[in-house]
Amino acid sequence: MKGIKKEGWISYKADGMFSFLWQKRYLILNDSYLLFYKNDRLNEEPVLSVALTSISNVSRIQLKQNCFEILRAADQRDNLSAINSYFYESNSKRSIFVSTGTERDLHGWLDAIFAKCPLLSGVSSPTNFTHKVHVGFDPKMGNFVGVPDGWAKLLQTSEITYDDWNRNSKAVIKALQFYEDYNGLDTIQSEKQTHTSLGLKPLKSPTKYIVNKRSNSIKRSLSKTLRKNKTDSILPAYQSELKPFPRSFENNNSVTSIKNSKLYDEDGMHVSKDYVAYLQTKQLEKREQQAIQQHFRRHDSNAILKPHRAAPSAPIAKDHDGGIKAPTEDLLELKDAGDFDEIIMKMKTVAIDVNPRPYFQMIEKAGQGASGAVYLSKRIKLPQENDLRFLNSHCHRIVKERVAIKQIHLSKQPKKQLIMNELLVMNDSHHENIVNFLEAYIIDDEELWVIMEYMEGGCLTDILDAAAGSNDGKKSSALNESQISYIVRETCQGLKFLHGNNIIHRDIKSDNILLNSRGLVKITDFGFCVELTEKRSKRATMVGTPYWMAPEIVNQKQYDEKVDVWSLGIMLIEMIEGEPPYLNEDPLKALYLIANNGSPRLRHAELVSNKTRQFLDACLPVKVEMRASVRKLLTFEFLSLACGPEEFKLAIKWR
Ligand SMILES: Nc1ncnc2c1ncn2[C@@H]1O[C@H](COP(=O)(O)OP(=O)(O)OP(=O)(O)O)[C@@H](O)[C@H]1O
Repeated sequence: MKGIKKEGWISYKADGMFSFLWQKRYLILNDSYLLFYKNDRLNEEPVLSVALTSISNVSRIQLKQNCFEILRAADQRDNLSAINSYFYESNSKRSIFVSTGTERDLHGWLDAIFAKCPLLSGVSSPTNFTHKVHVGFDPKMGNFVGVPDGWAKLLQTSEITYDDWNRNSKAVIKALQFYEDYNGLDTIQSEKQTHTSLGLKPLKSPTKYIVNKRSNSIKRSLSKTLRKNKTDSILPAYQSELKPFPRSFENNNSVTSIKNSKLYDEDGMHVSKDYVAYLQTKQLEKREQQAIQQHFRRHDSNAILKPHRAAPSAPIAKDHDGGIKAPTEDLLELKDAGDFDEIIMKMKTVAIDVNPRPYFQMIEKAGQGASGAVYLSKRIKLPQENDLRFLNSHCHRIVKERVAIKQIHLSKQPKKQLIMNELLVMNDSHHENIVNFLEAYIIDDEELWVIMEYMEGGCLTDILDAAAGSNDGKKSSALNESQISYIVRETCQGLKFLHGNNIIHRDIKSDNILLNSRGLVKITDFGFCVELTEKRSKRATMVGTPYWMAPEIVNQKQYDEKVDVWSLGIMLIEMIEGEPPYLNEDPLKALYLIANNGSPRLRHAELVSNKTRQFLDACLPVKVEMRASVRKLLTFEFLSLACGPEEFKLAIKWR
């Protein structure tokens, strides 16, 4: 039999005529039904089949040891004897009682049934007594019910449908959790105790997320804004506190304590396994943040960021052909967050503490980032002799060279540690496919100037946008296959370098690929980089930009350097089709689709060569162990299609 989710022997009785009789049955859960068979040979019709859509509640009950009750709506299709018809007359709900051999088995059944029943939350697996949290859909009202108000509002304004919920309610929940975290929303905490359904006025979507209602170019620029806003909206874990359990769930269940890592509601009952995981992730992220700040205090000028967190039962990454190194140090003790002065002090281990204005002449603004503006400048003087010791010996500096200067007002930055992160990674990462960091200055402990090589071609997104704009809104690639192959190869080389140094970039996308007038392609934006060690070869922090995000990040699982490979695959689709998958969807729906849909596909796969398709297929398996490492990708035939920098240089328009 196909689609079996769980099966095994149980005892059961239904209410009705023979309600005193416990009968041994072989129970099967598939995608649509709970089927009760007389034996495990399944050679007869089931004695009872219960449509999962009819199940309105499942709860543990003290009727018998290891027992739960399934409450389902009466179904006209039920074959009722006259006696049983009489029995059920006044009751539109029916109960089935199931008793399992062991406590463990009971939990297994509860989890499996909750995961599959559309009228149940999919998020809850009660382990003791009565399960009180229901999330479902009211077909009459056309609304989701039983969800926290904040989620209700988000669902209302999103394009997530009942069908989506029915298909994979877990993915919807994951998307909601992720969306909230990503935006630093606190819908759950801010809610009142009253339970409401989704019959609410639509919440005004956050401006940065109105990406689905616009024309392609506006959409893209808005999505760019969204991407640019990431330092405001991402890494909420770095600032968020542990949130209480949603207080507006039905029956006003609220979690009041965390005892022995298990969640209890006010009655001391266990609730929602997913929420336990969710809140534990929150705690871990908070600890990670503390660890990062602790690290800054200890940081010496030659080290790169080493966030330290005890990853939850971190498995060792199996595919380590990307050159993950041996562990570098043990977990640091976790202490309180460092303050502004400490961050400045640490920045000064990398940046020169002098006013650099006399050394540079500003020419024009080259771009605007979330943390500050980037200027094209000319070096007109070298720093003083005694400051030269701070200058990285990798870089040769000459008067009259053109440089990019990123000016950051530190006091205005909500996420100074990200800037620090970027500085440290750039200082240590010198490679021809990484934007070259030259030096940095701190002015009056207020302003940070990061001096980089100037990439006059701007970012890859601009090239893709220019093509979209010049083609009457029709999406087509600005680049031919050999140019795309070239960009991918260069990006892979940069990633190989980073991964070989245990660094995950975590935000690979066209915005973070810069081009120069020699046709060179380089990775930039290291704010979200993180270092892996063998002990912590998988991480669980949520970073990146939604549309490029790997499913394991959206699903809040542990992850490793392969998230960059996924993002590279999405960037490849972006280059072929002009935009990443799901850009037309609202972000919440996009997150749901990433979590649920598996590998995204090209809209017109027939338009690209087999080599390109093979490469893409290697980048985008949902199963991480099936996804190629960057080292492996570099052997793919697709990269042999690459043109040279000269040809590439001629093909792209310079600003
Ligand atoms: N080295 C460079 N050479 C030329 N232009 C650059 C350089 N670095 C950045 N830019 C331009 O400046 C824009 C903003 O860059 P920045 O790195 O600040 O962006 P961001 O990643 O969105 O911001 P942030 O790092 O503050 O989050 C880029 O989109 C790019 O066009």
